[in-house]
Amino acid sequence: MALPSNGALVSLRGAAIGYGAPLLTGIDLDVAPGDFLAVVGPNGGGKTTLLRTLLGVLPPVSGERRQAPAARVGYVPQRDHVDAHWPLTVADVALMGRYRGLGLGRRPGPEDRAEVSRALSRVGIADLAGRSFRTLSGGQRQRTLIARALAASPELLALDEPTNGMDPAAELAAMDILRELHRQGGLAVVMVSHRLEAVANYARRLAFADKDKRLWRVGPLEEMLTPGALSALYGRAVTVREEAGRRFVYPEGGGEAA
Ligand SMILES: Nc1ncnc2c1ncn2[C@@H]1O[C@H](COP(=O)(O)OP(=O)(O)OP(=O)(O)O)[C@@H](O)[C@H]1O
Repeated sequence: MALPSNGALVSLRGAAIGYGAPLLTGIDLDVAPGDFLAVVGPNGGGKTTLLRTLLGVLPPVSGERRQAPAARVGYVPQRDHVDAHWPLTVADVALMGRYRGLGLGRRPGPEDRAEVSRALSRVGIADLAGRSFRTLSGGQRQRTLIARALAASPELLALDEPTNGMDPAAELAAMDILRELHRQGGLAVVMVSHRLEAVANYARRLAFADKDKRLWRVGPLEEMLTPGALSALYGRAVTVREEAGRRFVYPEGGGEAA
């Protein structure tokens, strides 16, 4: 595997992504330390495929993927894809984040448990450590899965639809946690979401992925939240309004954009 030459944690160069046949082509993407990138687009647009390719789970159809040798990546899967039938506590689930570092046959020690406690505190659920995972609400489960990823002390946190199915208050709370982790820990965050509105106030960079429109574009938030860029994504005119420090995104003619 080639190494990034520009200080990036992970990069794609001239990549086509997909499963045999390419879904999206011409992808150049660098994720640097401290980045906060949100990949948005419609359902089935290729966001998860992009994330899996970036993380090295899925090889690019063509082009190159590069990763810095020491870069540790924490992955938070879609909450609904995690089996909630395990008879495990919140701390047990978070401890799984230490397994790769533990290796085969070594039992978790005090340092591993301390790292788990720290991860649970960072996402505000230290009080739930002994609770059964399967009795948690969706938002609490999401925090547990973020803690599991944090327990591995990653430089890059990659999340797939972290606010899916959450009510607006839980969605804001989850995004606030990601912002705090990004600000305090200098953690690079890459998340995919089909809700532009949810990430427009948090990400520093945005990427649009829509295989049906053959659209891949990545840039700074200010460049991407423009009527021109957004109308290409949604296929209609879009207004961006800022009120009391918050951004709102509307398709012209009414309704919510994303
Ligand atoms: N393992 C797979 N093999 C073949 N095709 C796949 C596989 N996984 C996904 N696809 C297809 O690839 C396309 C993109 O899927 P992907 O999951 O990347 O989209 P997405 O933007 O993340 O969607 P969503 O918002 O619904 O999660 C879809 O047409 C999907 O059916």
